[in-house]
Amino acid sequence: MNAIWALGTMSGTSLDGVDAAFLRTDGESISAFGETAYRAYAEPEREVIRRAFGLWPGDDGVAEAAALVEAAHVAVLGPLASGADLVGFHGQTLAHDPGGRGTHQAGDGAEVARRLGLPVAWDFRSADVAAGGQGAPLAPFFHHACARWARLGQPVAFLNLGGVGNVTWVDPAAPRPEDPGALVAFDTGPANAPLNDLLLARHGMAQDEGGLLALSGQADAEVVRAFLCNDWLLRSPPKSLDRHFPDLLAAVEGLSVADAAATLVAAATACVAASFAHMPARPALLLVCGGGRHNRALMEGLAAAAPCPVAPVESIGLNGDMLEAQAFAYLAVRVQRGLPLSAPMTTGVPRPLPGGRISLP
Ligand SMILES: Nc1ncnc2c1ncn2[C@@H]1O[C@H](COP(=O)(O)OP(=O)(O)OP(=O)(O)O)[C@@H](O)[C@H]1O
Ligand SMILES: CC(=O)N[C@H]1[C@@H]2OC[C@@H](O2)[C@@H](O)[C@@H]1O[C@H](C)C(=O)O
Repeated sequence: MNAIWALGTMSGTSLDGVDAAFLRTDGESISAFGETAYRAYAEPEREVIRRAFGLWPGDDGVAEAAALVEAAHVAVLGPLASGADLVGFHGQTLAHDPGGRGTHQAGDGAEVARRLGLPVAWDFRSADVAAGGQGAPLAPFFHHACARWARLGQPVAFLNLGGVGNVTWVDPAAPRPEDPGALVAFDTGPANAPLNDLLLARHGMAQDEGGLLALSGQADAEVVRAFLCNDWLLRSPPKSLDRHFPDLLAAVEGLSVADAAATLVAAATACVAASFAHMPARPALLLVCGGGRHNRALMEGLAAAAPCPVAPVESIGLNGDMLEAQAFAYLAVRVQRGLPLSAPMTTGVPRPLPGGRISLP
């Protein structure tokens, strides 16, 4: 198949807004990166979505959140639509319980297709969960394509620091992402989400800008040690996380806000440090994407804790704010071609598995 221009989107767990990015691809290799766009959620919109966290289709409040997610996507994608052959619409994860009720991304791809007048690939995670996988992380197949696009000569790891963290060890020598030995990927644990929640609860602010507050505080080593004994963190991959990590905010309740922020940063970096034990070999480089790379406290913590050099993905020519949106452009083309989106070493699914569905306008 010839490469097409796919327009991918991500409305992530940290609830900052909708990212959109063009990618030219045949679903295997990257031909070109294109224009990007972003639309922040307004605080009242965030509140509607926040109230729907943990809810499932049909629950009160979900339809309102889904309509808002669809409208925000149509608003950011509308002006770009004429340049796109296909849209990858991830939607907004509201709940994720792969071993139980499944996974829930709000937003109807058929409605987005109708309003944009474009074919839309969506519902990326449910086939994987139905087949016994975690349904997440799904960006790893794209990380593999990125490593090959950058012509990296050695295995590296990609780390996404969003609301939740996820890491992908990738061997760029493997021709296909589903090849055994190509990838090992899993969620590392909470990243920015508890920090954002802390800042909102104590200062009415959306985030610790630049990580300055955390840099001014002192991490409580005892809280971090206790946190690392959590069952989920001790579990081996495959594993994926819901946004809400129990008890983490409660554990820092008695600390000053600066010490609490420093403690949450130390917890997030300790989760990443622990993830290296599950990689087949030490990566040559830890390449960081996602909003957390703008947090100096997180980046300094990682540099101290990782057993390899740490650098933002910009160091190999990628855009760390748009990598997930690009990933869902890449995966959209794979949905269209019926190619696998996941594999045993990414989500724990028993075999490489295609997924997603396409809605035509
Ligand atoms: N300048 C900054 N200073 C500090 N933190 C920042 C900055 N910019 C972004 N962040 C953090 O990164 C978050 C956004 O990251 P990102 O967009 O990668 O997450 P997401 O896509 O919503 O989450 P996920 O990847 O878990 O789905 C913000 O909510 C904030 O916590
Ligand atoms: C269920 C869900 O939406 N998970 C997200 C979340 O945010 C980061 C991490 O947890 C990752 O597993 C996933 O998103 C990315 C895009 C992924 O699937 O690779």
